[in-house]
Amino acid sequence: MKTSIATVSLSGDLSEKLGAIAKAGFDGVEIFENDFLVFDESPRQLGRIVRDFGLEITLFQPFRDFEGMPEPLRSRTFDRAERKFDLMQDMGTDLVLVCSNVSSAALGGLDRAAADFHELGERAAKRGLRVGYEALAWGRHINDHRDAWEIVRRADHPNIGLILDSFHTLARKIDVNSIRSIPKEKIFIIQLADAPKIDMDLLYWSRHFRNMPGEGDLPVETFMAAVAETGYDGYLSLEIFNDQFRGGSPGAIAVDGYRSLVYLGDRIRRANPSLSLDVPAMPARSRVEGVAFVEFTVDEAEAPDLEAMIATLGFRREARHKSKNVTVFRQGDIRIVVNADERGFAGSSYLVHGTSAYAMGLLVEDGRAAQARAVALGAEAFGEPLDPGEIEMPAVRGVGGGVLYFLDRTSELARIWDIEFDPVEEDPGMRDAGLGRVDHVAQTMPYDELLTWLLFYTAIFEAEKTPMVDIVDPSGLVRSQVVENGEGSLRITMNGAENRNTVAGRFISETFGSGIQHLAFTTDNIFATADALAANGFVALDISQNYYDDLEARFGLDPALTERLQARNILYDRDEHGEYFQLYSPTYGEGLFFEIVERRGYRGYGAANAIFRIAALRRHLRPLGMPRS
Ligand SMILES: O=C(O)c1ccc(O)c(O)c1
Ligand SMILES: [Mg+2]
Repeated sequence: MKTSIATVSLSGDLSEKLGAIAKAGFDGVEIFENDFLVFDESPRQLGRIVRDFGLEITLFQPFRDFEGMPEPLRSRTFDRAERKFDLMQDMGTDLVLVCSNVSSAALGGLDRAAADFHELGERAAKRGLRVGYEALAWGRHINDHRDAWEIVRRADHPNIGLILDSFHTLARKIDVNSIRSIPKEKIFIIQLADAPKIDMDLLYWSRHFRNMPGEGDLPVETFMAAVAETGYDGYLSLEIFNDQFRGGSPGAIAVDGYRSLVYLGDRIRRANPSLSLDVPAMPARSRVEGVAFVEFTVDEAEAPDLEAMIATLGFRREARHKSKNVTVFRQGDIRIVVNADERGFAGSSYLVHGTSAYAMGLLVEDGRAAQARAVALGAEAFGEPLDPGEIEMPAVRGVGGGVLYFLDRTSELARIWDIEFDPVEEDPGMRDAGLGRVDHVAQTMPYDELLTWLLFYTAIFEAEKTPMVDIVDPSGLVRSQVVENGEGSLRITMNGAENRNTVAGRFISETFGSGIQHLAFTTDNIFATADALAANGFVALDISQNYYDDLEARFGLDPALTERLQARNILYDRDEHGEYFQLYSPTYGEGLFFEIVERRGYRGYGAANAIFRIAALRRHLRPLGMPRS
C-alpha cells in the first residue's frame, strides 16, 4: 500500500509539512498550488527537497475551471495548463488533478468536455505527463464521479484518467458499486477523506470539516472496498481540509493520517481476504475485558492524602511491590496502584504533572499482540529497565504522554500481582463500599487532541465511537465523545476542552497536559454504597436543590425517591434501556475526581447531568476565601 497526503492537510510552511509527512512514514505527497506559491524556492528546488525527504510528488493540484469553456476562455485555459505543465516538469511530478469546472461560464455537454480532455491529453503526452479528472461535489455540470468517468471514457486518451475522492462521492451518497467496473488503469489516484455527519452546504462542509478516515461518519471503508475490487494498487492519498488540523501540530496530524490509512487498509484486507492489498501484517484489534488497574503517581509527601481518599472510597491496601515504593489498593475487581517511586517514568511524570493517574492497564486476550498492533499503527512502545524478578509488561505511550499497559490471562502477565508484590495484612477500619469494577475512565484533553485519541483507541481495540455531545460548562463548551465496546467492558469517555477556563480546561492547565480526570466505579446498590461511604467519612459532591426539583418534574419521579437521591447527592438519568445513578466525589487537588455509578440497563453516561456536576465542581474549585453557596 503506497501512502500519500496532500500538503493542504497540515499546518506550517512547506518544509515543516514535508518533514512531518516524511517522519510519519508516508511515501508521497500531493503538492497544493497555494503551498507552492507562497514557498520561497523554485519548483526545481522544491522537487529536490521533497526527494531528499525520501518522498515522491504524487500529484500537483488543483487545476480549476478547465473543461467546457467557450472561446476565448478556452484558449486561455489551455495556455494556463501549459504553464502548469512546465511547473510540474520542474518539480518532478507527472500527474495533475483537474477538478470539475465551477465557473458560471462553463458549458455543459459530455462530448464537449471529452473533446477538451482529449486535446489536453495530447498536450500532456508530448511531455510524458498525465491528467486526472475529479468531480467536485459542487461542480457546475459535473458533480458525480460517474459523469466524470463517462467524460474520461469518451476522451479516450491514455494520458487522461479519473481521480476518485471519497468525500465527493460519499457526501452525495453516490452508490459506490459504480466504482467496481472502472478499469484500474484509468484510476490515476485515490483521494481519501472522512467527515462528521453535519447537514450543511457541500462546499463548506468539504473545505472545513473533513477528517481522517475512521474519524468521521462517512462509509469510507465501503468506498475503499469498491476501489480495491477494481485491483487498483496505486497511491492512497489523504486530502483533508480541516480548520482544526490547519491550526494543529503538523507532526501529530501526519501521524494520525498515516495511522488512519494503515487501519483502513487492515480493515479492508480482513473483510476481503481475497483482495491483494499490501498492508503491513499485524494482529487483529483486541477485545478488552476490562480495566485491570489504574496507576497514580504521587510523591511521598502527597501519598497519604491520596491514599486516605482512596480508603474512604472503601479500598483496602492489598499488596506492596517487592522492590519499589508502590502499593496496590483493591476493592471488588478494581485495582488502584499508588506509585511513589522517585525513579523511572512514574517519578518523572510526577515532576511534570503532579499527582495524576498517569497509567492504566487493560485486560486483553493477548497483551503482546495488543502492543504489536498498536506499534504497527504508529504508537510508541513503552518500556523501562526492570528490577530483578520483575516481568516486562507490554505497553505503549497513551494520552498526554501517559502509559497504556496490556495484561492478559494466558501469559506470565496473569501472575504479575503475585510475582512482583507481597500481600499486606491490615485492618483499614473502613467499610467496603461495594464497588465492583471500573465502569469508565474519563480522559480530558484539548479539543484538538480528541480525534487523535478516538482514532488511536478504535484502531487498536474492538470498540466503536459514539456521536459527539456538547457539554456546556459556564465558561465554555466541552465536546465529549465515547469509545466503548458492545459489552461495556471498555468505556473511555473523552472530553475535549476548547478553552482553559472550563473545569476540563483548568484540569489541563493545572496538571500540564491531558490525562485521566476521573474514574467511575460500578456498584449494584448506589444507596448502600452511599451509606457505606458516608460511614467512612466520604463527603459527596454537593448537588443543588434546584436539580432535584427539576428532576422530579422531568421524569415524574416519586417524591420519596427524589428525597433519597437528594439526601445522598445522587444524580439520576434514564434512557430507553433503563435507569442510571451517579455519585461524585469532590475534586482531589486541581481537578481529579471519582464517580460511582449504578446502571440498571442504562447505556449512556449521564450527559444531561454533566452541567450540574460541573457547576458543583466549580463551587468546590472556587478560590479559598470566597463564600460557598
Ligand atoms: O475544495 C476544492 O476546491 C477542492 C479542490 C481540489 C480537490 O481535490 C478537492 O477535493 C476539493
Ligand atoms: Mg479531491
